[in-house]
Order: sequence, then structure tokens, then C-alpha cells
Amino acid sequence: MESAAKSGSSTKSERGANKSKYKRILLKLSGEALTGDAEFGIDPKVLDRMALEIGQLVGIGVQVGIVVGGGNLFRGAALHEAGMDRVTGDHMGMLATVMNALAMRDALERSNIRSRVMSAIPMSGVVEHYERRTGIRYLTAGDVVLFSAGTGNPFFTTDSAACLRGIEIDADVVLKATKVDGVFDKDPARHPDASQYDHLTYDEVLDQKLGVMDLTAICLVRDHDMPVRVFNMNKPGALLNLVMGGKEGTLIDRG
Ligand SMILES: Nc1ncnc2c1ncn2[C@@H]1O[C@H](COP(=O)(O)OP(=O)(O)OP(=O)(O)O)[C@@H](O)[C@H]1O
Ligand SMILES: O=c1ccn([C@@H]2O[C@H](COP(=O)(O)O)[C@@H](O)[C@H]2O)c(=O)[nH]1
Repeated sequence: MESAAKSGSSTKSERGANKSKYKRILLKLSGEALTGDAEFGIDPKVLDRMALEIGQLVGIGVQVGIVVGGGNLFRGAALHEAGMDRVTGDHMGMLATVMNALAMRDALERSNIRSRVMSAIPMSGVVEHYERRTGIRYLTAGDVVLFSAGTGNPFFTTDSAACLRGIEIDADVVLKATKVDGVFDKDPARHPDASQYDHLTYDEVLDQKLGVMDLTAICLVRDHDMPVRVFNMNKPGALLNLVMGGKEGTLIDRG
């Protein structure tokens, strides 16, 4: 079940004033969605729009941790299919997430939203190395924290990284921002007749092998009772709406 807001720097009465449902969130941004109208890579318009929406959350006192995917640049599995060593491909994929995080930080800072990039792979002189307690301190101080380089290990995805970081930072919820409206009974990109779920349990997602999130990530959130909400980032206002308790996308929890 989605929990009420957890303890942190702002008081209950402050949260009451802004009426946000969550105190601290982990937002997973799809790398692929960053391409927007561009042919490849990153569309600055998408970054600016996301920065605006994230800024609205910061403005009402919500602590925002972010994991960005890398699918717009490199995916290890795809590179491996093309003949590359899998681990090398995964390293390239993780480095792609650092590039996306740097671009997102740039957009946030241009919108005067204080933000930090931490990397699971040490990259001295470019970004800070991930350290949980430091990350939590930044969040508590109101900075947006971008957790990059996934888990730092090959054979994982940024969905797993998002769930892992969400659990580590004691987020109230993992919000998976994607290109579709939520979780469907089949891939809506390939099946126009797919129907959307409002709610699913972890076990239903696992049993039905619903492909919106990898199964390792679902096992992790199930084991730690971390609710996940999948929603459409291309729908203006959806992020703020769901943080305020509105109905958006699909909720996955223990039921
Ligand atoms: N049952 C399903 N319900 C919803 N979406 C599904 C389902 N099965 C497959 N998908 C596909 O999963 C995609 C969501 O993955 P998305 O690209 O947002 O995440 P990702 O692959 O983790 O991101 P990245 O681009 O960072 O690698 C949707 O675009 C959708 O087409
Ligand atoms: O913990 C991780 C996270 C990611 N990778 C590699 O990066 C790419 C991009 O991430 P997406 O989740 O697909 O957006 C991924 O395909 C992996 O190759 C990783 O190795 N470990």
C-alpha cells in the first residue's frame, strides 16, 4: 500500500499546506523519452519541459531523486546483439545515463533548480561518486539528486537502479515516467486494443510478465514493499497531479 509522507526536513503542517501526497519521491525518467522530436540523443525541449514539471514539485517541498535511463543513446543488450561484448555494452549504457543526467542537471540549473549528479561509477572531476547518506542529505536540503550510472553493475537496467535507489533513500514511491499511460495487458505500442490497469499487485505483474518494467526491479520493490506508479510523462501536469494524490497511470503495490 502507498505510504503517507515520511519524515524529513519539512514539517507535517508544511506538507498539509501544499497537500502533496509524498514527501520524497524517486522519479525514473525514460532515456528514450528524452529523444522527443530529435532523430537521436536528447531534445532540449523535452529536458526543459521536464525541468519545469520537476520544479513544480520542488516548489511545493517535495524531495526529488531521479534516475535517468540511457535507452536514447545505448543499451547493452542491443550492442551485444550487434556483436559487442555484453559487459562492455552495459558499461556504455551506464555511461549514457551519466550523459543524460548531466543534460538534465543543466536544464534544471537553467531553471534555477538546485541539483546534483551522483554516479555509481566513480568519475572524479565530472560528477560525485554515489554515497547514500550524502545523497539523502542533499535531498533533505531540497536539492534534486540525479542518481546516474545505474547500479554500477552490468546485466541490470535503470528500472532496477530506480527501485534500488528508491528503497535506499527511503522514498515514499517510485514514479516511473514513460511514453505510455500506464501498465497495459499487452504492449500498447504494438497492440492498439491493449487495455490499461489502474492497479496491479507485484505478483500480478510477475505472473503475467507485463513488460513495462523488468522483472528484477519488480522483485526488488515487492521484497521491500515499495509502491511504484507508472505514468505518462508526455501528459502535461500528470506528475504534479499524481504527487497531489490525483489518479494517473497504474499503481503497483502489494494490494
Ligand atoms: N504491458 C505493458 N504495459 C505498458 N507498456 C509496455 C508493456 N509491455 C511493453 N511496454 C513498453 O514498455 C515501454 C516502457 O518502457 P520505457 O521505454 O519507458 O522504459 P525503459 O525501457 O526502462 O526506458 P529507457 O528508454 O530509459 O531504457 C513502453 O513504451 C511500452 O511500449
Ligand atoms: O544498473 C545498470 C543500469 C543500466 N545498465 C546499462 O545501461 C543501459 C541503459 O539503461 P536502460 O535501463 O536500458 O535505459 C542498459 O540497457 C544497460 O546496458 C547496466 O548495465 N546496469
